[in-house]
Amino acid sequence: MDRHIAQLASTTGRRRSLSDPLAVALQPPPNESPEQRQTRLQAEEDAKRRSDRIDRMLKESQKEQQRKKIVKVLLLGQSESGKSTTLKQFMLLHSPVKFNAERLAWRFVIYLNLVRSIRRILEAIAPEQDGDDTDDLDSTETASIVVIGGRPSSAVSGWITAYDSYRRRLAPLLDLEQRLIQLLSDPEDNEEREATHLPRGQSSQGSYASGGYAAVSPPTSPPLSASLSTSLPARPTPRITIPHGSYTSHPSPVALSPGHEVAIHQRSNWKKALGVMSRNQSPKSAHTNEIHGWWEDPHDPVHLMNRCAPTMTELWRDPKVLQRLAERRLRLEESSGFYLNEIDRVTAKMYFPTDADVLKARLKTTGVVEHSFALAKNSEFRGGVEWKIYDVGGARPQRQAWAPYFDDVNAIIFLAPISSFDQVLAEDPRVNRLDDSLQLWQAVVTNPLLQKVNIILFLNKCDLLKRKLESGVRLNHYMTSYRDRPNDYETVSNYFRLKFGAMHHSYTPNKARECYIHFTCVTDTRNTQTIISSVRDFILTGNLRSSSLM
Ligand SMILES: Nc1nc2c(ncn2[C@@H]2O[C@H](COP(=O)(O)OP(=O)(O)OP(=O)(O)O)[C@@H](O)[C@H]2O)c(=O)[nH]1
Ligand SMILES: [Mg+2]
Repeated sequence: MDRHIAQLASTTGRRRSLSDPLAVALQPPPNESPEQRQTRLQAEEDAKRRSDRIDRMLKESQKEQQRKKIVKVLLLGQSESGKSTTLKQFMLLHSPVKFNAERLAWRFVIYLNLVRSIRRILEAIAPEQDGDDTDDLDSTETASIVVIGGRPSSAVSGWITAYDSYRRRLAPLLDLEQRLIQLLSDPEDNEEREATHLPRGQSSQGSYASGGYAAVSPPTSPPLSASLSTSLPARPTPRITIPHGSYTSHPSPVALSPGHEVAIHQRSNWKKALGVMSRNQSPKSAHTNEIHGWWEDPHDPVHLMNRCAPTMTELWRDPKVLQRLAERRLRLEESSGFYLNEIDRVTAKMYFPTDADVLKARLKTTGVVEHSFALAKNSEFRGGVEWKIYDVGGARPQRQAWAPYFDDVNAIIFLAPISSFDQVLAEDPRVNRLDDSLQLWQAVVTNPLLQKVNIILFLNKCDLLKRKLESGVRLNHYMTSYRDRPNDYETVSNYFRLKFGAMHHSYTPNKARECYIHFTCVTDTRNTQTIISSVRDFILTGNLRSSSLM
């Protein structure tokens, strides 16, 4: 009996004691014939093989579970739609240490954004010269200038007496602008210096029909389907550009052409370099008087910013200037990188950018920027999950860089800034921004390469939409299909949700795919982080079960 049990254990590979009822049940009959024994041993061998195979599969699956999952998310949308801001929110939530390490580097971008606003005001209040076409400013300007009517009246073309004084007192800021660009660029990089003197014409092509923002001509750039072609060229080197007027030492700000762009290579790792530089100069001890900071470096831009702060404030509060801005329909409050209401705080010697400041800072992306972070291990993914978020440049010339990322992406977050219904593209002033967003959305949801990819739509800049509607700007002036529906935020935002949702429904090649739509203001951290958490969980545990991830 003992021998028989030992034999059973050796053939099945499992030891069972006599008290094991299963082992007792499996004992061979006492009067087993040699044929019966042969059949039994054969059956046991087959069972062992099956059992071993199951063990192997279980081990494999365990290993698979312990391996790190990689989730790839692509942020898409036109320029200034809020992609990089969404990426910053992901960093704030999941890589706060990195976000903090880079915080000080954003100080320079914030200065640059502020200087750019000052330049725009100076350009707007400059006396008009003979043959000066006031529409030139609008036609080459980015979406941050909001045009809400027709041409300015001829009554506004008078001199502003204080203009000369402002121009003289603020002239050093225009020099600083150039210095900031150099700070943010790699000084060794020849291409960089070239790029800071971009030739005219990139953004000034096309003509502007006065007051004609509602009736938008078809775009001249390649069709979206072509720019989102399914061919997969090599992935480009990431770069970042700062949009602003090209620098010139010409004494008249009117001659400074807005809308031109300055290229900053991300290769130079400006955030890290400047962040480290600033950290080295941070207070040595909070408990002693031994404080050394960037503000002690006489060459730091903070000094000039600080010295010019009273004049900047005076300019921004001057009723004549404000009147002139209103006449020229410049709504700087709604523009990217707006810090004019916080001049004193932002130019203070020991200024340390807050989360909100960093989220508001505007740097145009060119190429593709990747950010990775790991999610904590959980019961489902014991190896943890690595997220890779790709932030692309949204301007038209940048869009051909998107396609190489389509083949292995798990989810797309598409941003459509719905406040932009009365704005035009910086790269083609004949194209209405909302029309462009809708065309882009259609191209993305139609793309067969993306048919299994989860799509989440952020109808973004809801705060600006609300403000704009409340200030009396009417949607049906720009979108005739809106007809005479109420012009309030609830009705308008719901209209956009239905419009974008219906487009997905009609054009998606995968009718089973659902499109998740959120109303967002991605500069609002609390609201966005709640949305990001739910989007993250949805991507991870939702549809990915049916895709390759799980
Ligand atoms: N008020 C407001 N500002 C926003 C919102 N989303 C983004 N912004 C601002 O809009 C500007 C442009 O945002 P970005 O995130 O740089 O836009 P982007 O899509 O990355 O643009 P490109 O890099 O040119 O493709 C930034 O100054 C943001 O702070 C929003 O919901 N509300
Ligand atoms: Mg960007």
